[in-house]
Order: sequence, then C-alpha cells, then structure tokens
Amino acid sequence: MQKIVFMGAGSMAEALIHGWIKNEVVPANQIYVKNRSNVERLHELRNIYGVHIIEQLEEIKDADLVILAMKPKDARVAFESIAPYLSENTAILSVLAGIAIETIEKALGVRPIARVMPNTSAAIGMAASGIAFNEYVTDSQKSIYLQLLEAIGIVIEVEEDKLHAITALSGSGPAYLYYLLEAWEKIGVEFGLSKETVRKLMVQTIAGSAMMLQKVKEEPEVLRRKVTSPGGTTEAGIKALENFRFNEAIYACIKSAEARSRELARGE
Ligand SMILES: NC(=O)C1=CN([C@@H]2O[C@H](COP(=O)(O)OP(=O)(O)OC[C@H]3O[C@@H](n4cnc5c(N)ncnc54)[C@H](OP(=O)(O)O)[C@@H]3O)[C@@H](O)[C@H]2O)C=CC1
Ligand SMILES: O=C(O)[C@@H]1CCC=N1
Repeated sequence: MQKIVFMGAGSMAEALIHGWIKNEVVPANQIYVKNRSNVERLHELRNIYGVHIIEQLEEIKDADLVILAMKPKDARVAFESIAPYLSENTAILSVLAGIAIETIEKALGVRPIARVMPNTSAAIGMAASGIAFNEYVTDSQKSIYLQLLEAIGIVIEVEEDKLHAITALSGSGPAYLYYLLEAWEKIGVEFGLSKETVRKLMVQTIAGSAMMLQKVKEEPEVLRRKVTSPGGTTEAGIKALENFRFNEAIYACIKSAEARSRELARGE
C-alpha cells in the first residue's frame, strides 16, 4: 500500500501513525492526513512524523487505503465529502466506533472494507484490536491489515457484531484504567504520599499484574486469592468494593458502552 490517507487526524490517527512509523511498518512518506478544519494539527503531525498533508480531496483519488478516523458523529458529512473522490480500487479501513460496514458500503460504495477497533496504546505498540472484514477484502489485503495491526499490538479477528463488545472492553478499556489511577492518586495524596510516588507504584502494579496474567497463566480469581490473606487488608478492601457493588458497576460500565456502540450504529 503506497498511499494511506487518514481522514481525521486526531488521537487515534496519531496513535496508529506513531506506532507504524516507530515500528517501521509504514514509512512516513506513504502516510497522508486530512482534517475537516484543523490545519494546525496537520502541520503538527507533519512536523513530528514527516507525514504528508492532503490539501484538496482530489488527492485521495490515487489512495490505496483510506482510513476513516473522524468521530462517529462526523462520519456522515465526511462520507459525503469523500465519496466523489474515491476510486474503485481504494480500500477502506474504519476505526469508527459503532458504524457498521453496511453503512459504509451504502455511503462509499461496495468495496473492500475492514472495521477495526484498536485502542490508544497503539502509540507504544501495545494496542489490543478487534477486526472484521466484508466479503470483498481479499486474503492478501487481510494479511496486510493483520500485519499493520500486529505491528502496533495484538489483533483478533471477529464477526462484525462482536465489535460492539470489543469497543466497550478494549477500545474504551484504557480510559477505565486511567480513571482508576486518577482515583488511586487522589486517595494516595490524601494519605500524604506524593502524586508521583503513587503513580510510580500503581503503574508498576498495573503492569506487573498484567504481566502475571500473561506469564503465569493462572485465572485472575486464583491470582486474586493469592493476594488476599484471610482477615487481611485485601479482604477488607474487596469487601468495601463489594459493599459498593463493584461487580454491578463494572457490568453496567461495559453494558452501557456496548449499548452506546449499538446506538451509534443506528445513527443515534
Ligand atoms: N480515542 C480512542 O481511544 C479510540 C477512538 N476510536 C475511534 O476513532 C475515531 C477518532 O477518534 P479520536 O481520534 O479520539 O477523535 P479526535 O476528535 O481526536 O479526532 C477526530 C478528527 O477527525 C477530524 N474530522 C472531523 N470531521 C472530518 C471530516 N469530515 N473529514 C476529515 N476529518 C474530519 C477532526 O478534525 P477537525 O478538528 O478539523 O474537525 C479531528 O482531527 C472515532 O470514530 C472513535 O470512535 C477507536 C478506538 C479507540
Ligand atoms: O469513546 C469512544 O467512542 C471511542 C471508541 C473506543 C474508545 N474511544
């Protein structure tokens, strides 16, 4: 793929661009970026990564791949603006949360379309992505997409409907963990520790726990029980979580995100 155009040059686009360039999967001179109006941002990305800026939509005519990376609410207008300039051979890769392949086919024509749900950890090669394809994506295109996504983390192929759940879990997932860290830092500071100290301890705790799950290959419940001494501090902490209905809160969190993804798919 010689010309890859990002329609929408926000945080997700930057995470992918950063990951691809850093891991030398796509050279900067094959990447092009376009926004609706924020030209300053395009210059910023050009200065940091050496990518090209699309000045006129005609320039997408010879793109091998157009990546849809605007917010879902802006998708309809974006589709209308690019549809006249897409050539028959241009494939589409969408990172839009909740927008169905069928909707993209209707707006941009029946062509090879892949839908991926990555997350922002792509920027450091640690993304967890789900991907689904329409029937026009060839095996060789599939292997290119998988290669692009494996360069920035892990990728799992699923049927399209499951992307709603993946969006709710790993797409939004980093935000849940950052939110948790915000709460930990707040209480740590209340206990008189510096924010920096809490961050250092808890970031290592998150990373260490993740690595334990990967390397030791025990169930989370087993690992949890190993931390939880009878009558000890963890038990007291978990009891408090249970009193505040932790499981229900997490269930509601993922259910709400999944439902929102389905709403976006319906254009709500
Ligand atoms: N952030 C995340 O963690 C993840 C996001 N996603 C998906 O990625 C997509 C982008 O999200 P994110 O990067 O966070 O969003 P941002 O708001 O950071 O970026 C969106 C960009 O799209 C541009 N844009 C809007 N309309 C158009 C248009 N008509 N043509 C070209 N560009 C346009 C905006 O430009 P301007 O400012 O000029 O309007 C803006 O730079 C979303 O669909 C989201 O669902 C998927 C997985 C994870
Ligand atoms: O919040 C969102 O809609 C996007 C999708 C997953 C992460 N961010």
